[in-house]
Amino acid sequence: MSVMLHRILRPALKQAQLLSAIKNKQQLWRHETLVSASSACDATIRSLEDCLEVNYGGAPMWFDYVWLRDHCRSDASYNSSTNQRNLDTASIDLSIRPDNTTVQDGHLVLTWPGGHVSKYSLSWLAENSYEKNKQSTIQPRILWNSDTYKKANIPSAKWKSFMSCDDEVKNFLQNYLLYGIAFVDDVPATVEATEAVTQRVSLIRETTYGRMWCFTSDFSRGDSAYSQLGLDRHTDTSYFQEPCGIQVFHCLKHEGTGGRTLLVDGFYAAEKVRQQSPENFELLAKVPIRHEYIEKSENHRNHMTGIGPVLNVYPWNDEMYLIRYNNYDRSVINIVPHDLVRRWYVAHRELTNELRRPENELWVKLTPGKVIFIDNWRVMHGRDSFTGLRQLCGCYLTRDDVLSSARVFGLQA
Ligand SMILES: C[N+](C)(C)CCCC[C@H](N)C(=O)O
Ligand SMILES: O=C(O)CCC(=O)C(=O)O
Ligand SMILES: [Fe+2]
Repeated sequence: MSVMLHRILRPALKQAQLLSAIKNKQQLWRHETLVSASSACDATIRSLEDCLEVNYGGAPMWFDYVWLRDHCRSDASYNSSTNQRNLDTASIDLSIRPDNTTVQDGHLVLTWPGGHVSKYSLSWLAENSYEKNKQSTIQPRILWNSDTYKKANIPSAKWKSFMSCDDEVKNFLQNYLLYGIAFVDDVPATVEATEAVTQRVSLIRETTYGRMWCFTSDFSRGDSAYSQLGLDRHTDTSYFQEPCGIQVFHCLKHEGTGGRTLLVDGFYAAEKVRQQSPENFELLAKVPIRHEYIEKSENHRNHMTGIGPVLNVYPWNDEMYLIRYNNYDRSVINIVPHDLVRRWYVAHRELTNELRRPENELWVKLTPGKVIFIDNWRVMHGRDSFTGLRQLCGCYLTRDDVLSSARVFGLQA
């Protein structure tokens, strides 16, 4: 392993060591004094040197004492009407330990030096334990290839009910979260109606391309999207430090041939790489890559750059949450040492091969009335070359607000 690769991978190795240290703790502590033990509501509590061990629901969990004090839900520490912390965390003695520990009526009750009492329901603790969360996914997803997506037979939402019925929006969002794409049909073929549909879901993210944009092959901007060329699968705005979360397309008009839309589930392909070659997956998740958009025309001047790995993974549970893949907009590789570069190209090739498998390609012809929402952090899009007048409108949405809408509906995101 090269020195640099080592340096890049070291944090991950450290984390792995940390994890096994955490696992071993249970054994280390077996010989320690049982400071206090109580059992009620099938919970057993042990006060250990630096944390509290709670056995509840079959598996042990460990809670650091400072964490417990910081997460006190009493009125003095926490405002439960605004869901905000009142407590000044910096005022906690970092070697704090409770004087008394008991379990009453499904709650852990701690009395701290000075007399402050904290109460936590055991189910809340279980829900918020590291042990539970390292095994949970933040956003459940169904990864797909063309066949499995088609077989799932996901219904499109319909304009009329979408505009009037919250349940229709909720179902739509559930499909969107699971598959990374979702459709609304029967939408009037206008920019205004497209805007109205997107506003049922979220806020529009204004970018250099505008708020609602409407584009055709007129080279009005310095980008190949504004041509009749075919475009290979890619994610958009990879040159933003935070790429746009959602892309909305509505084809208002096409008098000509070609111009079908290509969709590929990037996470499906990346998971294949993870299974086949974990070391290549790791490279794609660690090596920083720059994307860039430089535009210098009469009416537009832009110089955007965004730096980040191709794959972004949550460190505690290895769940993927963002893929940046745009070979057109990928910039010069100059922040990667030479002995890593070739390996990165090998890893990139493996991902590309997976993304290009014909069985992973879902082709749809967007027609007036059909609005598509694409998770631009997961699903790639592209298009056939085309002839004739083809007019597409759409916008980008702010990811935070789409996910917020979903959570307000009670969906997991
Ligand atoms: C969608 N709209 C036509 C407005 C912009 C297209 C941006 C294309 C750019 N190469 C990218 O991938 O980000
Ligand atoms: O023209 C299309 O279908 C899509 C072009 C594209 O990739 C984009 O606008 O982001
Ligand atoms: Fe695009």
